[in-house]
Amino acid sequence: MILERSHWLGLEAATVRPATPVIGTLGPAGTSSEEAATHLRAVLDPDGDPTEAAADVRLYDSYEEAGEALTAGEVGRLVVANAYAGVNAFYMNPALELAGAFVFDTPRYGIARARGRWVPPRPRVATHPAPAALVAELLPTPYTAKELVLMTSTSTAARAARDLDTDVALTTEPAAALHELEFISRTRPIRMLWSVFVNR
Ligand SMILES: O=C(O)C(=O)C[C@]1(C(=O)O)C=C[C@@H](O)C=C1
Repeated sequence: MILERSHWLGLEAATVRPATPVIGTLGPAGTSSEEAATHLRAVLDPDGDPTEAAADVRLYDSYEEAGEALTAGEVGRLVVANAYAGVNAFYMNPALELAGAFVFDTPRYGIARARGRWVPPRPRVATHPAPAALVAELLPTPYTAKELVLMTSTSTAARAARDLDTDVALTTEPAAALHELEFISRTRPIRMLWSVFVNR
Protein backbone atom coordinates (compact mmCIF):
# COMPACT_ATOMS: atom_id res chain seq x y z
CA MET A 1 0.00 0.00 0.00
CA ILE A 2 1.33 3.43 -0.93
CA LEU A 3 0.67 5.90 1.87
CA GLU A 4 -1.24 8.94 0.68
CA ARG A 5 -0.93 12.49 1.91
CA SER A 6 -3.03 12.82 5.07
CA HIS A 7 -3.27 9.04 5.58
CA TRP A 8 -3.93 8.26 9.26
CA LEU A 9 -2.42 5.36 11.16
CA GLY A 10 -4.65 4.96 14.19
CA LEU A 11 -7.34 7.47 15.00
CA GLU A 12 -6.62 7.65 18.72
CA ALA A 13 -5.25 11.16 18.26
CA ALA A 14 -8.77 12.20 17.35
CA THR A 15 -10.47 10.38 20.24
CA VAL A 16 -8.02 11.08 23.11
CA ARG A 17 -9.17 14.33 24.75
CA PRO A 18 -6.25 16.05 26.47
CA ALA A 19 -6.99 18.82 29.02
CA THR A 20 -5.92 21.48 26.51
CA PRO A 21 -6.36 21.53 22.70
CA VAL A 22 -2.97 23.28 22.31
CA ILE A 23 -0.47 21.38 20.15
CA GLY A 24 3.27 21.81 20.73
CA THR A 25 5.94 21.36 18.08
CA LEU A 26 9.21 22.69 16.65
CA GLY A 27 9.43 26.36 15.62
CA PRO A 28 9.98 29.14 15.00
CA ALA A 29 7.33 30.10 12.44
CA GLY A 30 7.84 28.62 8.98
CA THR A 31 8.86 25.07 9.94
CA SER A 32 7.38 21.93 8.43
CA SER A 33 6.38 21.00 11.96
CA GLU A 34 4.24 24.12 12.25
CA GLU A 35 2.35 23.15 9.07
CA ALA A 36 1.92 19.56 10.27
CA ALA A 37 0.60 20.71 13.67
CA THR A 38 -1.76 23.19 11.99
CA HIS A 39 -3.01 20.36 9.76
CA LEU A 40 -3.57 18.16 12.83
CA ARG A 41 -5.47 20.98 14.54
CA ALA A 42 -7.74 21.29 11.48
CA VAL A 43 -8.35 17.52 11.37
CA LEU A 44 -9.25 17.45 15.07
CA ASP A 45 -11.65 20.40 14.79
CA PRO A 46 -12.68 20.84 11.14
CA ASP A 47 -15.33 23.48 11.96
CA GLY A 48 -13.04 25.44 14.30
CA ASP A 49 -12.30 29.15 13.98
CA PRO A 50 -9.00 29.54 12.00
CA THR A 51 -7.77 32.33 14.32
CA GLU A 52 -8.28 30.16 17.39
CA ALA A 53 -6.71 27.26 15.50
CA ALA A 54 -3.52 29.27 14.90
CA ALA A 55 -3.41 30.14 18.61
CA ASP A 56 -3.67 26.43 19.40
CA VAL A 57 -0.29 25.66 17.78
CA ARG A 58 2.59 26.56 20.09
CA LEU A 59 6.14 26.61 18.73
CA TYR A 60 9.29 25.76 20.70
CA ASP A 61 13.00 26.04 19.92
CA SER A 62 13.38 22.24 19.99
CA TYR A 63 11.15 19.17 20.01
CA GLU A 64 12.58 18.42 23.46
CA GLU A 65 11.31 21.75 24.82
CA ALA A 66 7.92 21.01 23.26
CA GLY A 67 8.05 17.59 24.99
CA GLU A 68 8.69 19.28 28.35
CA ALA A 69 5.71 21.56 27.67
CA LEU A 70 3.61 18.42 27.14
CA THR A 71 4.66 16.82 30.44
CA ALA A 72 4.10 20.18 32.18
CA GLY A 73 0.55 20.30 30.74
CA GLU A 74 1.13 23.52 28.78
CA VAL A 75 0.23 21.66 25.59
CA GLY A 76 -2.02 18.62 25.20
CA ARG A 77 -0.35 17.05 22.17
CA LEU A 78 3.16 16.95 20.74
CA VAL A 79 3.84 16.55 17.00
CA VAL A 80 7.29 15.20 15.96
CA ALA A 81 8.62 14.43 12.45
CA ASN A 82 9.74 10.83 12.15
CA ALA A 83 12.81 12.01 10.20
CA TYR A 84 14.02 13.68 13.40
CA ALA A 85 17.00 11.69 14.71
CA GLY A 86 15.97 12.28 18.34
CA VAL A 87 12.39 10.96 17.94
CA ASN A 88 13.38 7.75 19.82
CA ALA A 89 13.47 9.67 23.13
CA PHE A 90 9.74 10.38 22.88
CA TYR A 91 8.92 6.74 22.08
CA MET A 92 10.99 5.58 25.08
CA ASN A 93 9.65 8.15 27.57
CA PRO A 94 7.38 6.20 29.98
CA ALA A 95 5.42 9.39 30.74
CA LEU A 96 4.31 9.71 27.10
CA GLU A 97 2.09 7.69 24.82
CA LEU A 98 1.85 7.53 21.03
CA ALA A 99 -1.72 8.64 20.28
CA GLY A 100 -1.52 8.34 16.50
CA ALA A 101 0.46 9.17 13.40
CA PHE A 102 -0.32 10.71 10.05
CA VAL A 103 1.30 11.13 6.67
CA PHE A 104 1.55 14.75 5.64
CA ASP A 105 3.75 16.33 2.98
CA THR A 106 6.07 19.05 4.23
CA PRO A 107 5.97 22.41 2.48
CA ARG A 108 8.29 22.59 -0.54
CA TYR A 109 12.03 22.61 0.29
CA GLY A 110 14.70 24.37 -1.76
CA ILE A 111 17.98 26.25 -1.59
CA ALA A 112 17.42 29.95 -0.96
CA ARG A 113 19.55 33.07 -0.65
CA ALA A 114 19.00 36.58 0.70
CA ARG A 115 17.40 38.54 -2.18
CA GLY A 116 19.96 39.52 -4.79
CA ARG A 117 22.92 38.10 -2.85
CA TRP A 118 25.81 36.75 -4.90
CA VAL A 119 26.36 33.05 -4.17
CA PRO A 120 29.93 31.69 -4.42
CA PRO A 121 30.47 28.46 -6.41
CA ARG A 122 31.13 26.60 -3.12
CA PRO A 123 28.55 28.07 -0.73
CA ARG A 124 28.16 27.51 3.00
CA VAL A 125 24.67 26.07 3.45
CA ALA A 126 22.54 26.36 6.60
CA THR A 127 20.35 23.29 7.11
CA HIS A 128 18.55 21.24 9.71
CA PRO A 129 20.33 17.84 9.99
CA ALA A 130 17.22 15.81 8.97
CA PRO A 131 16.87 17.02 5.36
CA ALA A 132 20.63 17.66 4.82
CA ALA A 133 20.81 15.07 2.00
CA LEU A 134 18.55 17.34 -0.04
CA VAL A 135 21.35 19.91 -0.29
CA ALA A 136 23.28 17.76 -2.79
CA GLU A 137 20.04 16.84 -4.59
CA LEU A 138 18.74 20.39 -5.00
CA LEU A 139 21.83 22.59 -5.27
CA PRO A 140 21.95 23.47 -8.98
CA THR A 141 25.11 23.31 -11.09
CA PRO A 142 27.69 24.84 -10.91
CA TYR A 143 27.37 24.97 -7.09
CA THR A 144 28.72 22.37 -4.64
CA ALA A 145 28.44 22.86 -0.88
CA LYS A 146 31.63 23.87 0.89
CA GLU A 147 30.16 23.31 4.33
CA LEU A 148 26.83 22.37 5.92
CA VAL A 149 26.11 24.62 8.90
CA LEU A 150 23.67 22.71 11.12
CA MET A 151 20.69 24.60 12.49
CA THR A 152 17.83 23.74 14.85
CA SER A 153 15.12 24.03 12.17
CA THR A 154 14.51 24.97 8.55
CA SER A 155 13.29 28.33 9.82
CA THR A 156 16.45 29.12 11.81
CA ALA A 157 18.37 28.04 8.68
CA ALA A 158 16.44 30.66 6.67
CA ARG A 159 17.25 33.26 9.32
CA ALA A 160 20.98 32.43 9.06
CA ALA A 161 20.88 33.06 5.30
CA ARG A 162 18.93 36.30 5.76
CA ASP A 163 21.49 37.49 8.37
CA LEU A 164 24.27 36.52 5.90
CA ASP A 165 25.77 34.06 8.42
CA THR A 166 25.70 31.56 5.54
CA ASP A 167 25.54 31.98 1.74
CA VAL A 168 22.30 30.02 1.36
CA ALA A 169 19.86 27.86 3.34
CA LEU A 170 17.95 24.67 2.70
CA THR A 171 14.56 25.82 3.85
CA THR A 172 10.80 25.70 3.35
CA GLU A 173 8.68 28.00 1.20
CA PRO A 174 6.96 29.58 4.24
CA ALA A 175 10.28 30.21 6.05
CA ALA A 176 11.84 31.65 2.86
CA ALA A 177 8.87 34.03 2.51
CA LEU A 178 9.05 35.09 6.17
CA HIS A 179 12.76 35.89 5.87
CA GLU A 180 12.52 37.41 2.39
CA LEU A 181 14.75 34.81 0.72
CA GLU A 182 14.61 33.77 -2.94
CA PHE A 183 15.09 30.21 -4.21
CA ILE A 184 17.99 29.45 -6.53
CA SER A 185 16.96 25.79 -6.92
CA ARG A 186 13.90 23.79 -7.77
CA THR A 187 11.76 22.95 -4.76
CA ARG A 188 10.01 19.80 -3.62
CA PRO A 189 8.06 18.51 -0.61
CA ILE A 190 9.02 15.52 1.57
CA ARG A 191 6.38 12.88 2.25
CA MET A 192 6.70 12.62 6.02
CA LEU A 193 5.23 10.53 8.83
CA TRP A 194 4.35 12.60 11.90
CA SER A 195 3.96 11.12 15.38
CA VAL A 196 1.44 12.54 17.86
CA PHE A 197 2.31 12.04 21.54
CA VAL A 198 0.11 12.67 24.58
CA ASN A 199 0.70 12.27 28.34
CA ARG A 200 0.11 8.72 29.55
O1 LIG B 1 12.88 22.20 10.54
C1 LIG B 1 11.71 21.93 10.25
O2 LIG B 1 11.03 22.57 9.43
C2 LIG B 1 11.09 20.79 10.91
O3 LIG B 1 9.89 20.78 11.06
C3 LIG B 1 11.96 19.66 11.36
C4 LIG B 1 12.19 18.51 10.39
C5 LIG B 1 12.82 17.33 11.15
O4 LIG B 1 13.32 17.49 12.25
O5 LIG B 1 12.81 16.23 10.62
C6 LIG B 1 10.95 18.01 9.84
C7 LIG B 1 10.81 17.48 8.61
C8 LIG B 1 11.87 17.57 7.60
O6 LIG B 1 12.40 16.32 7.34
C9 LIG B 1 12.98 18.40 8.07
C10 LIG B 1 13.09 18.90 9.34
